[in-house]
This record gives sequence, C-alpha cells and structure tokens, in this order.
Amino acid sequence: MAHPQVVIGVDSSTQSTKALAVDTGTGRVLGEGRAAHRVDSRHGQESDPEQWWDALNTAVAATGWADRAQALAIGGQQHGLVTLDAAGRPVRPALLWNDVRSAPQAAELVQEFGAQWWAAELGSVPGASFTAAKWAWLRAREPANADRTAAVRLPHDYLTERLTGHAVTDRGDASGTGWWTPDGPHPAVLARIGLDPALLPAVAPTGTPAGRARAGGPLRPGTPIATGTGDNMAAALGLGLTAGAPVLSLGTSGTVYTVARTRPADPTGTVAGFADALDNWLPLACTLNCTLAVDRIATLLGRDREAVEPGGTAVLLPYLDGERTPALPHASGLLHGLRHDTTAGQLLQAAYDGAAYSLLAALDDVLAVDRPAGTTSAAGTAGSADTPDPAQPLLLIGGGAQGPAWQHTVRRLSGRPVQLPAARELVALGAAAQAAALLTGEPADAVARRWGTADGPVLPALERDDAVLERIATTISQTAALQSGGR
Ligand SMILES: Nc1ncnc2c1ncn2[C@@H]1O[C@H](COP(=O)(O)OP(=O)(O)O)[C@@H](O)[C@H]1O
Ligand SMILES: O=C(CO)[C@@H](O)[C@H](O)COP(=O)(O)O
Repeated sequence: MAHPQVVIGVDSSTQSTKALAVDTGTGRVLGEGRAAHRVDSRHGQESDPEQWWDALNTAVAATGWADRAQALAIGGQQHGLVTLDAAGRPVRPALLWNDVRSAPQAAELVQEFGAQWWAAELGSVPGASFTAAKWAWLRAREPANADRTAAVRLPHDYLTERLTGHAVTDRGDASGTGWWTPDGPHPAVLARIGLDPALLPAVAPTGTPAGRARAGGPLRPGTPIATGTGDNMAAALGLGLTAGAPVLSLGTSGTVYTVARTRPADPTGTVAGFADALDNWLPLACTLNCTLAVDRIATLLGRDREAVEPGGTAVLLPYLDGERTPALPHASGLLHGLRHDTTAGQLLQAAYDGAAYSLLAALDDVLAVDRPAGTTSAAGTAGSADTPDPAQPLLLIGGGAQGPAWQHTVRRLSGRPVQLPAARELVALGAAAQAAALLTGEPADAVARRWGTADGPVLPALERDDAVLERIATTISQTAALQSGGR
C-alpha cells in the first residue's frame, strides 16, 4: 500500500497545544499529541511564550509523524502581545487575549478616534483584547519593556518564526491586532500607540508559505511551513465554512462567527471585523467567560458539570474574568433572583444560560454583515442569496460542544437546530488543511470540505426560552455594579 501524504496541524490555544497528523487524501487523523500551558492569573492573564514552543515540540513529537510530515501550520490564540528583544527572547510574558488590564487604554483609543472611525477604518472597535490596546498598556505601564522590544508578534507568528526563522503573519490573525488593514498597518494607530512598523512581521499573501523548517525544531529541516492563522480563522478553515453558515465555539473563550463577503463595520464593537484566512471576512463576537467559568461554578457548587436542573428564577452571570461581550471589562460574577426553593442544579443551569446568552444575542448581528440594509433574516423574505436562514443549523464546536448540558442550553436559548461535527479539534484540522493546501494547490477550505469535517448529527430545534433571555437581558441592563465589579 502506498504511504499516505501526511501534514501536521497545530492548535496553540490558551490552555494547551494540540497537534494532529492528518492524511491529506482522506482527512483521517493518524496521530495526536497534546501538552498543557500554564497561565499566570495573579495580575492579569499572562503566559511565557517559550513554554508554547516547548509544548509545540512535545505535541508534534507525540503525533508520531514529526520526521515524516510533509508540511505543518499553526492556529493560535488570537490577539496576544508577544514582545521579543534583539536576541529574539521574550522581553516579558505574553499578555493574553483575556487580560483586561488594557481596558482603560482601549477606552482611550475609542474615545480619541471615535467608534465610527474605528469601524470604518479598521473594521473593528478595539476592546481590551486587541493587541493595540495591550501595546498601549505596555507603553504606559512598563515603558522600559516597550523600549527594549525589538519585535512584536502574535502567538502563532512567534511559533512560526521559531520554526522557520522568518517573521511572517497572515491577514486573519493580523486583523485582531487593531492596526491591520488590507493596505498595511494603519499609520495613525501605530503613531498613537508609539509602535514602530519595523517591529512587525510581514503579512504573507493567502496561500503562500511562511518558509521551511530549520534544524533544531520538531520537524525534518526543509519541511514547508504554512503561515498559520488565528484559532477562530483556523476553525473556519477546518469546517470548510461557507458564507452565512453560523458557528458557535465553546472553549476557554466563547465565540460566534460566520464567513462574510462584506467587510464588517460595527460601531457598537460587539462584532469584530476580522479577516478570514482566505480572502473573505470573519465577523465574530467573543466572550471571555465560557467553559472554564461554568466549570468553576460547578466546582463551587460541588456538582458534576452535567448535573443541571431546569426552572427557577435565578440569573447567574459568570463574568469571573470581567467580560468582553457585553463590554464590561471590570465586571465580576453576579447572582440574582435567589428564592428559598432555588436548587443547586438550577444555579448551575443559570451559569450555562448566562454564558451562552451574550453569544446568542450577538448572532443576529454577526449574520447581518452580508445582509443588504432593509432586508430581514426571516426565511422567505426579501434578501440576497446570502440571507441567513434561521433554520440553518448552528455548528457547535470546541471542547464544550461535547457536553450534553451545553448542547441543550444552546438549543433552548437559540431556538435553532444544532449540528455537532464528528471531527474534533477543528482548529488543528484547519491548520492541517492549510498545510495540505500548500502541497495540493487547493484552497484550504476546499480541502476541509473534501475531508467532510463538518459532517455530524443535527439535533432538532427546541422552542426558544424567551422568558430566560428576557430575564438575563433585564438583569444586565439594570445592574450598575457590573460596570465596576461590585467594588
Ligand atoms: N465532555 C465535555 N463536556 C463539557 N465540556 C467539556 C467536555 N470536554 C471538555 N470540555 C470543556 O472544554 C474546554 C476546553 O475546550 P477547548 O476548545 O479545547 O479549549 P481552548 O479554547 O483552550 O482550545 C474545557 O475548559 C472544558 O470545560
Ligand atoms: O480573543 C479571541 C477571539 O477574538 C479568542 O477566541 C482567542 O482566540 C482565544 O481562543 P481559545 O484559547 O479560547 O481557543
């Protein structure tokens, strides 16, 4: 039997690195590896980039295909600020996407230029997550570290550069910086935050390689390395996502997104106007508190994560890390509506509801990006061929998608059918599809469609629980303490 052509796709996410060795012909996963990351949450949310490199080496070696793989690509957690000195070593630990210390800097940037300006010029209104706000924080709070920085990278760029020696990024991950435009970094943003464009990597055109593996890494020297991309863009590739198909990802972050042909421009800041890893757009809303926050509530209650009970009047907003959607960076968790007969299982269900609510509330805005003004999303009404159909299943991915309580919560609060792709690790699969595309010359999303990665059972729609949605919306709008975390 002929040997398969094998590529490796890597997901370097907040909590861990996962690597898959994939047969480019069939999409079959031939080997897997995983290594955990440490996140330091004492002051903000930080990780040492060197440990991502060690984790990459461990996870790739564990696939069993490191010395035979014919290409590799990395999907990485978005937005993180990696600062390197002249010798290429981290100046300090990376500031992660969920570090909200940069909220004041983000607010200043929005106030100075105006939200409309950001939406029109950059496609996104920056929040604390965006790399531009993090660099502004570093300049303000640690000027000596900012001065010592000779290169600024995103998490996946840092790893690609360690593999290849080339400072290269892609349009998808770059679009989460807050300075990227299709025509190059925005000079007014870079000037305002005091960032020299010479510190930034080149943005490689879609489909071109970043370079070849050097000696001293996990692969055979000379192995082609694709540019990689942000983890959400990689998951979109991994699903072979088509325009208008909605995705809900339940991981460390919660995200809701689709592929759009129109560049997003939401001045409210709810929908980030990211680019995808091809030539389209990826309108996306993101929450900071998702699976980890709900698991933490289950632990506090001393319950298994599946031990939920229906009913009751409690609202639990699990904003343990502050929140990004809605924009409440200083919030802490909130419990409201307790009664004598409230059960622990109802409290746990309320945590799932509180975490899912904001993502589902943002879904219509995400899907509206390709919809011409004056049309509606209702099936059978006026609109373009891309008009989203509410009966179209929501693709549910990420670690949480495996949990029945998450699945039921999403069906109950969305009123939509939910599709569960049988393929796991869609970020790593998307990276593998990008690596395979280097070898076969196909577009990466077409590779994933050929692999059938989105195939899986569809759970029918449930009647939407509007009473719970209303109760959560009222609690958020009427609780002033959420602005300050109750301090
Ligand atoms: N069977 C399961 N049921 C519910 N949640 C799960 C299950 N397995 C994993 N998870 C959740 O998935 C999360 C990890 O998701 P993942 O998408 O891998 O994270 P990341 O965003 O770091 O890539 C964990 O925090 C855990 O709570
Ligand atoms: O900030 C965002 C998206 O804008 C997050 O989705 C990060 O990309 C983190 O991803 P995970 O570690 O949860 O996969």
